[in-house]
Amino acid sequence: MFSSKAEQLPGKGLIFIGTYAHSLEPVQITIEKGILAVLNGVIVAAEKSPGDIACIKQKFPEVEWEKVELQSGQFLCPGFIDLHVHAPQFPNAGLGYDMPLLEWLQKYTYPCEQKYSDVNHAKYVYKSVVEKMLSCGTTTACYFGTIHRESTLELAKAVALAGQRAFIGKVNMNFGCPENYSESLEESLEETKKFIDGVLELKNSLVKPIITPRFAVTCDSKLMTGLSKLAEANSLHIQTHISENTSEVEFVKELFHGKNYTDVYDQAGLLTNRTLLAHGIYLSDSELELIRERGCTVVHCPNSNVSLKSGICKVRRLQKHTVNVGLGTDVSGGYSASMLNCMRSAIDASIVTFFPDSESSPLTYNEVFYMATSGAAKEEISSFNANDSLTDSEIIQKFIYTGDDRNIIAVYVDGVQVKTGLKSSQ
Ligand SMILES: O=c1[nH]c(=O)c2nc[nH]c2[nH]1
Repeated sequence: MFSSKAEQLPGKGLIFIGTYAHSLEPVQITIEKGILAVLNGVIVAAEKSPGDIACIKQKFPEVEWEKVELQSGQFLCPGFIDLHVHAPQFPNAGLGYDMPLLEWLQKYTYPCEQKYSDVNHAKYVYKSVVEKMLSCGTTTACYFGTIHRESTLELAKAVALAGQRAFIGKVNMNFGCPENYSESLEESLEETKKFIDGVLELKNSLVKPIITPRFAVTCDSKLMTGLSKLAEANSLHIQTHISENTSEVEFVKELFHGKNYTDVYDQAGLLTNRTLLAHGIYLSDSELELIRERGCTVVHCPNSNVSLKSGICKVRRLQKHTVNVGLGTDVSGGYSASMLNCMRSAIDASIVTFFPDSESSPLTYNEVFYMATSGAAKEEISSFNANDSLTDSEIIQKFIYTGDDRNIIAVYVDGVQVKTGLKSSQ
């Protein structure tokens, strides 16, 4: 659909004419036959009627505009945001679901991640990880790397080169892990400082470091406290795992003298309004209250929760506590890097919890669309094809339930095209 003719040139603007979907509110997708104007990488106008083109031309008289008419059944929507994904684990996607979390980590995951002590292995894998993510329409991702600074910097470079927006975390873990995949307290903090500098040296406003203590099972209190100080000193986001599996929750209690998971993180200073907590299946009411008070976001990873047989997160319960909730693919706990699949899994999981607890209604496609696109995606657009005999609203719904990532044929970050030509129906 977007031929080279339609690619944005300096000094030129693009006006897309057709249907676009956006989700500035959780329960509503607004769909309009309208126009979207992109200038120098930024959406400068989103209007309701092609008649408004004259106003845009008047507002930007010096700009030469090129019109791109969407065909029947095509529409624009924000790029997807994957709030929790392990880049080094992509080679393991779909493997090893015969074990629960703690055993799965030891048998499959740590050995897979240990291989990234080889920077060449990292370069090779991370290039295709980023390509895969963009091909799924994921324009923003929060990536876990490994404990290896240089290899994780390669992930940041691959992301920067492809034009994706991302938060990149060098993983920290200093106990309870294999000898060949562990670091000392001092090493972990020093390497993280160097990692932050390394990412900042890329001078790419779309790529940021994120503080990444793996979880309370593999980080001691000193490490977690040191990391929270680093986050504060550098105004950084934090990502970690919480309350994913019942054995893990019990183990954390044992390790930290009876404290619950949330208190362990809170006492280390890790709970801030820039903290992403993956999973959160077994949080108590008081833990949820504290998480809400601190302003953290819980990342729901439904595909992973089912694959690893961890349990099912009751998103409605989190919402009742007014905890902010986003979505993550969690590859390779989850087997699919697709946010479309993640949205479907979120709906399925919610329907499953609805049966024994039918007071609350299951999540709707509008709600999961919002969760997968909210926040920073306002200026990103992606496009795809759909069945043209349906109404606009039905097209979006059908895309979420049955759409195929291979239909995503152009991905934009801040209006700049970063990937095209995957498939076109023409
Ligand atoms: O799904 C998960 N994937 C991981 O890599 C991990 N590490 C700690 N806890 C985890 N959960």
